[in-house]
Amino acid sequence: MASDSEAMSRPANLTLYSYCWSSCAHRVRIALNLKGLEYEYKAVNLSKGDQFDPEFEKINPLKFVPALVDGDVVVADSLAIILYLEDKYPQHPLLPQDLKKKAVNLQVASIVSSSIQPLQSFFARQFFEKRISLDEKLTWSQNHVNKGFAAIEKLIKEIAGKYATGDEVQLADVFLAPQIFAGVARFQIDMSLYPTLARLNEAYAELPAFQAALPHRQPDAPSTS
Ligand SMILES: N[C@@H](CCC(=O)N[C@@H](CS)C(=O)NCC(=O)O)C(=O)O
Repeated sequence: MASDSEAMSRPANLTLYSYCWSSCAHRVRIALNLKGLEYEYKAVNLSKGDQFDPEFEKINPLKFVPALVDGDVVVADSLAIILYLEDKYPQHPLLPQDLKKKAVNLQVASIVSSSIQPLQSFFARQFFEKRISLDEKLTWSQNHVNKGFAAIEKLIKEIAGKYATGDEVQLADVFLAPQIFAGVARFQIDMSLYPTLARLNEAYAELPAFQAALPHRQPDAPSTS
C-alpha cells in the first residue's frame, strides 16, 4: 500500500462536479488553481435539474455542487473539499500558522458558507419564486449579503494587507471572491459600503488563479456569440 507521502507525490487524478454560476463551486475552482492542480470539469446544470440525477446523487447524496473525486476519495461541500485539498496538496497553503489569523480565515469561510450563501442560494430563491414578489426576493437576499459583508468588513479591516488577512492569498480570500462576485452581479450590492472588501475585490481581479475560476471562463458557461 502506498504511504501518504508517496500518494502526495503522484500527479493528481481529480474530477470536479461544478456549475459555472455556483459560488460554492467557484471557491473550489480558485483553491484548485492556487494549488496548481489540474482537474477534469464535470458540469452539473442546476437550472436543468442535473443535481437530481441518480448518478450524481451517488456522488453527493445532498444533491448539491461542488463535489470532488480524487481517486477513491469522494468529498462534497466546498469547505470540506478545500480542507481536504489543504491536507493532501500542501502547496500554496491556505491556512496560516498564526492561530489568530487562522481563526479569522475559518470564521470568514464559515460566515460566507453558513450565514450568507444558504440564505441567498439557488434553492432558497427557487422556494420563494411564487411566494413573494421579485422585489421582496431581492431585498431578502440583499439583507443577508449586507449583514454578512458588514460583519466581515469589521472582522478584517485591521488585519487586512494586500489580501483579507495579510499579504498572502488565504482561505478567507477563496471564500470572499465568489461571494463578492455574486453580491455585485446578482444582488446589486453597493460595495462602497465595504471599503476593505471593495479593495480586496480589485486585488482578486488581478490574480490568474481567480480569473480562471470566474463563471464565464468555465466550459459550461453560456457562449457569448
Ligand atoms: N455548503 C455547501 C452548499 C452547496 C450549495 O448550496 N450548492 C448549490 C450551488 S452554490 C447547489 O448545488 N444548489 C442546488 C439546488 O439548490 O438544487 C457548500 O459549500 O458546498
